[in-house]
Amino acid sequence: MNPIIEIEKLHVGYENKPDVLKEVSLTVFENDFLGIIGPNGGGKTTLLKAIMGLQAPSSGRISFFEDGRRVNHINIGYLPQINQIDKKFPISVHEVILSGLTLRGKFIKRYRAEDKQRVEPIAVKMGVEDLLHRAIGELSGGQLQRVLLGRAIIDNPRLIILDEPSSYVDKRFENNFYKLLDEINREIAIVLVSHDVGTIISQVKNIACVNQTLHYHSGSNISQEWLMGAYDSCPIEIIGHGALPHRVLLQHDHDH
Ligand SMILES: Nc1ncnc2c1ncn2[C@@H]1O[C@H](COP(=O)(O)OP(=O)(O)OP(=O)(O)O)[C@@H](O)[C@H]1O
Repeated sequence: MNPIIEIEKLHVGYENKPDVLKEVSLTVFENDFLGIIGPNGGGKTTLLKAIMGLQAPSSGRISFFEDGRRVNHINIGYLPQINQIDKKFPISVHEVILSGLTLRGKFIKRYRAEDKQRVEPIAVKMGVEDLLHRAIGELSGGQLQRVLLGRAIIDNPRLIILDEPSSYVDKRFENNFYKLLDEINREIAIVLVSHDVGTIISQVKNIACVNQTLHYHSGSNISQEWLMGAYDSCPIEIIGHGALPHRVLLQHDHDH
């Protein structure tokens, strides 16, 4: 399994909060499906920002690889939290998907006809081809999520990062959405950040828990010991989930 990202002893912080992440090491593999859990303010978004080059680390190293060779940069698609989207913004589904294309090295920063032609097949893949000319404000949460997923994959990224997707998924669409993610995952590595441990455990290949430091679990066959250990160093919100660790284990007993 080739790595695509290797993070070594990363420290990241802000001027007034220098130690948000300490000694964080992590490898993301080709075709990985890595779930990231952790408490509010634990540093998940900060880790994503560091990976995307939006927040410079104070020390440590992030390396990128393509086909086993070290490269300076890999193409990463990002699916933002829906509450960061202004649904009143007058923009169509077509424009949102198109905006995922980077205008790299183009002298005139405008999309060309061949760029626009890439939108329709993506819309078909996401099942939103009938909505292309709708304004995003007219979409349901599930539809908007598919549109944003289309935007994240249109530029053929090696990796897509999804920040809290289930926080805005209409539960009826959730299964379909995860089926879609599984299909995408055959070609593209996925990093999925969620508060919902249940979702994470049933979907991912590997798990990391971020709470200033990072606790990694290879494989999704999580033991109760790991979960409890992770909860100690990485308390996550389980309100409303009852005795989730037990349910998770039961589910796994049936599955394996
Ligand atoms: N731009 C910033 N400037 C200063 N402090 C920040 C900044 N962004 C985040 N922080 C602080 O860094 C810490 C980690 O925040 P971060 O958003 O990475 O956590 P998170 O795990 O993604 O949280 P949540 O689950 O609530 O989204 C928090 O204490 C937060 O207040």
